[in-house]
Amino acid sequence: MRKKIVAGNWKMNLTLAQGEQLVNDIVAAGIKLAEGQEVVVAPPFPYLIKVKQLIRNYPGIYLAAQNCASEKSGAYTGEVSAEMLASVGVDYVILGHSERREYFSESNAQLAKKIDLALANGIKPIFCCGEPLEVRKAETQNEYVARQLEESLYHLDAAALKNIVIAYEPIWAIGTGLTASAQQAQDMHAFIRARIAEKFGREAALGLTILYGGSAKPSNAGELFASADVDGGLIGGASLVAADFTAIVKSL
Ligand SMILES: O=C[C@H](O)COP(=O)(O)O
Repeated sequence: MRKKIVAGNWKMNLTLAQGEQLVNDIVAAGIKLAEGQEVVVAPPFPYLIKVKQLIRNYPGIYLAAQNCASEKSGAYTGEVSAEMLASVGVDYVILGHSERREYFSESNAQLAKKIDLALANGIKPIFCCGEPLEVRKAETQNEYVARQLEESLYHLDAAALKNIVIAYEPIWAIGTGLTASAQQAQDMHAFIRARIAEKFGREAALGLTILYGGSAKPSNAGELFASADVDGGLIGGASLVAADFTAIVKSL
């Protein structure tokens, strides 16, 4: 049975005090997670250690970073390595978010290096993929996403793939209020799973958790998560409000 996950990506939001309050409110909600269900919170780097302490007594709640360096260590001012993240207890790392690709020019090849470093340090990548609006309008989204998968993940073997989570985030739906329909999400998730099956085998594909991200909220999460190949969500804006985030978790 593959894992079902709701992950909250705080992006560059909240002070430490606000972040602590958010985590405390999430744990106070006392959500009962079924077997195989996980909650992940991805605060900014400076809050990771604190958030790790706050969630340590809550099995089922995991810690993610929002990025890591593509180099192992050394003279890279301002960068944070996968090894550093592992040393403070980070479980997951979001890699290839469209905002990193767009504003920080992250390439598929660079992301392949980040994935290798995360895996080598025992951190599970949440690998983001997804097409911009013009690609969706041209109906070439499958080719676009296939290329992202090929160039960042296809160098792995099936054993390594077990530690990867994929998040499909159509760029036109991120922070815009425009959500992909449940059918659009399901179609792309099924396509991704089929590509993974072709490359890594059926068992690897069936075990792969594929999240949807893009204006997911309490009012649409249930419908999105009900689709056969949608295994949860990567949540941005709604993850900053404890009541919304916990309502989305309950939709798993
Ligand atoms: O990482 C999260 C996604 O970018 C979705 O963000 P959003 O829920 O604010 O649209």
